[in-house]
Amino acid sequence: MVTMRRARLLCVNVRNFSIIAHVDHGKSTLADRILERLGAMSERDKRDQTLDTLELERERGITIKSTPVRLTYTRENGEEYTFNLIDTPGHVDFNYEVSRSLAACEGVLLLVDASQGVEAQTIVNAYLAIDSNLEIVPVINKIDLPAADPEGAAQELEEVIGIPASDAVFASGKAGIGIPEILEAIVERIPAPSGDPEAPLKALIFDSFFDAYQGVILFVRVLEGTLNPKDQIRLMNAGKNFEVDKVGTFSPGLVVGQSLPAGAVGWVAAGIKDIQDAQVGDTLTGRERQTTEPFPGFKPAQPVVFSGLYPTDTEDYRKLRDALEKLKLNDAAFSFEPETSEALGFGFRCGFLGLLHAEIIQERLEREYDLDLIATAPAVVYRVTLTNGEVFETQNPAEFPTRDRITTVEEPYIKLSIMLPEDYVGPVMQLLQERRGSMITMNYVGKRVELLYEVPFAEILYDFHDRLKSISRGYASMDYEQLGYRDGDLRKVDIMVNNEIIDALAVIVHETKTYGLGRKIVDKMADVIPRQMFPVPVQAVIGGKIIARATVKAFRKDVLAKCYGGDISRKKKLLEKQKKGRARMKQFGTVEVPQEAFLAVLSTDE
Ligand SMILES: Nc1nc2c(ncn2[C@@H]2O[C@H](COP(=O)(O)OP(=O)(O)OP(=O)(O)O)[C@@H](O)[C@H]2O)c(=O)[nH]1
Repeated sequence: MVTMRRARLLCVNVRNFSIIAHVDHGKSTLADRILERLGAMSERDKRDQTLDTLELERERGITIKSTPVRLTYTRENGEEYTFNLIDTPGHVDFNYEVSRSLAACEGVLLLVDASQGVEAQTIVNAYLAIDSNLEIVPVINKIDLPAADPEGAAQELEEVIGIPASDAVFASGKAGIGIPEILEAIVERIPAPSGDPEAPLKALIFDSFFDAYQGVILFVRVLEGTLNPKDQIRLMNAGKNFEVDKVGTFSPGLVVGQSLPAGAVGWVAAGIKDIQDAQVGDTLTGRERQTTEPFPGFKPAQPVVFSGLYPTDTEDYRKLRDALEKLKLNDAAFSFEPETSEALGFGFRCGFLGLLHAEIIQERLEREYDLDLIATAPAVVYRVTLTNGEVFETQNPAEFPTRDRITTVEEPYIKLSIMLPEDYVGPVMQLLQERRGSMITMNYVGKRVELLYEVPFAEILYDFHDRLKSISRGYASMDYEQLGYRDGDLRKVDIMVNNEIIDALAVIVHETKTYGLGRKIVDKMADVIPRQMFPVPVQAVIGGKIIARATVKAFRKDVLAKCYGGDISRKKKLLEKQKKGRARMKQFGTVEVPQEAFLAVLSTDE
């Protein structure tokens, strides 16, 4: 009883929170400022954006993995508080992870850039927080900017999301304004965690990573009960049992501790070898004393975008497989299986949460594992009902059945939310129409507009974001969520190079777009395939019928022609450049097809 009261008392002085914001609204800068204020970082250790750990994150300026940090805040009256700041990923590909990280908190700081106002991701993130019943502390950030309109931004928050403008804290992460007010708001407004430390264990996994020595390290929020070393635990959705080896907290590194009582945020090592067994969103409970209900809303990691990855050098197949296995150790959302292509040989069909996730994995394979890859155009998962009644899902256009075998095809749809100045509504609506979107609603927020659309996922996969940005001069922002499947009149377009079908170049398109896309692909390919001693035809074909054709003209381009004799070092450079350009090619008979050609379908010039 005494220990229980002590644990409860400890909880009273705990605040678990997260910072959410639209991309670039200053989340990392503010988090750094808070860390610095609470002494979590010495000046010497200080680096920009401390919470972003992966090298790639730093380079791309985005947050992929959530890294929590435990801080101590002492109020002016001497009262001490433990803050657990849980970072969330900043991209729609990882929205499920965001929602799990939020479920580990009691409140959030919702940042809004005072010069930009509410953006699409502000809204989506705010709703994720509302769905998790979190207390929202609105922070109007970057008030140091000359173009800042803090009152206007606060007003927008009230209008769009219903958060009272008077609740807003005005701040600047960069100039260090408003930090004491934010720290006080965290104590005053965000509730302390509740939960009985004596109840059967119930903890939520909100992230995990693989450690070569300790196995999978789970990041958990204990909701009920207490987690101790040597406890026998059970992962409820995975249905597997383990024994706890160590528990601890974050500082920001892993610090070993005694136990994690209800309300705590920390990590657990339990000799788990496979990250598939320890998925984000699963509930951890006692093996003997089980909680009656797992944490709701568990979703196993589900790839939605697929692409074939092939080594340019067939000798590298094993190396690629080993690298994929290593990456998978740390990423339950990533999947791969062997695949063969007539054109590309042996490779792997890989599944990702979205295009950014795909790019990250590909970049890591090339950079960390020194592999040269050919990637086929990303595709979504289609659901096909065959004339014999059989239903199957395919994410590989090369496998798509011929029309005479198909009764219906369904494709995934998303709910797309776009925030933009009213001046650009016309052109953006036109873009959405080109992408087969249908409007759900349109709301005016002052001089800006929120558009909600239903759009086939495949239509926004490639270049939609770039187009949206260029049409709106950078002012429009977007976010989306998966909606489910809808019927679609879809066709497979094959591409032939030098009269041979290259299976890995096949794409699935809507019936109304076959000709346009076919044209675009063959033109682009004719552009990027190096000239040969003979003309090479490139054709787009549907079920044997040619719908577009282009020709790669004869004669190899002589890169030295420009160097009127003379400068030998310049000659060398050019030859070197040509060699590099060639590295990522695949030989088809006598024709070499470069990586660019495989992504011709993605090219943005419409
Ligand atoms: N003037 C001004 N600039 C700021 C402030 N806070 C951040 N910035 C700048 O805004 C840009 C984005 O800041 P970040 O902290 O990286 O933004 P973020 O929201 O973490 O970005 P993601 O991790 O990509 O979501 C950087 O160039 C910062 O220097 C601020 O208070 N005032």
